[in-house]
Amino acid sequence: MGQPTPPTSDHLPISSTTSNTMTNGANSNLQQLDAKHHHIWLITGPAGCGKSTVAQFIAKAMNLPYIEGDEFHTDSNVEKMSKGIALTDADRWDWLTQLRQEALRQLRAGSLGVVVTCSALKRKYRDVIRVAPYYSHDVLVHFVYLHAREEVLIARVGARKGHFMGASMVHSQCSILEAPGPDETDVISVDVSGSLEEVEEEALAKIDEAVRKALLMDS
Ligand SMILES: Nc1ncnc2c1ncn2[C@@H]1O[C@H](COP(=O)(O)OP(=O)(O)OP(=O)(O)O)[C@@H](O)[C@H]1O
Ligand SMILES: O=C(O)[C@H](O)[C@@H](O)[C@H](O)[C@H](O)CO
Repeated sequence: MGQPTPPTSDHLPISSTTSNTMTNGANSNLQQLDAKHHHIWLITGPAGCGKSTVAQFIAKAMNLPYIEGDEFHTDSNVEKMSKGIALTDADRWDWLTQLRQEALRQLRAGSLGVVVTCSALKRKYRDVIRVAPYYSHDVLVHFVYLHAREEVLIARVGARKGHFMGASMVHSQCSILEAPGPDETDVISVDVSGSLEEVEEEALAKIDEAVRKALLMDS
């Protein structure tokens, strides 16, 4: 929360929930399989779709650092969202750039991949992140798009405790959401209406598939 960490800082704002312990031995070498690329895994979707929950699981399963998008907002953005006021494109612009820079910084620091939570509600927001390979040519950007009916998300945010984002924000986010189109081939879609276990399993399986595809790409 608060001011974003400047990209030049030595401080790594990796969530303390990220651990080197694998949850599943079969997945422990998933990212390491592909030594040719660095991967940025954006966990996306509107408020309440489970970005933070799923991202922490993926980061742990793949032994990758995790960047919590919420921690990169300015105080004024957080204040707006706490009051139920939707952010504008202008409010999100620097935030998106900061997330892209931070993800690249983590890769430069030696990680083969990084998991980032970011709503990425509009195509032009996703395009901001898609610029990453311009800076490092071996970077592959993937969006894991978590989706469910608005009612499901409202219920989940309503039941969640201790978060600045209220249930009213779900509607405003769903109303500006531009669901990824079929031409956005870097998107993995996961229906999150089911149990958390099902969602996590499906997300990880689809990520596995994307890593394997990336391996074949240049071979
Ligand atoms: N598949 C699921 N089934 C049931 N509950 C879930 C599921 N996924 C997430 N949750 C719960 O829903 C709530 C919202 O999840 P989470 O905070 O991860 O969403 P988010 O997308 O990061 O939200 P925000 O954009 O507001 O930060 C949490 O209380 C979480 O435990
Ligand atoms: O308005 C938005 O674009 C979202 O609410 C973001 O502000 C969230 O902070 C982020 O997606 C958390 O991961």
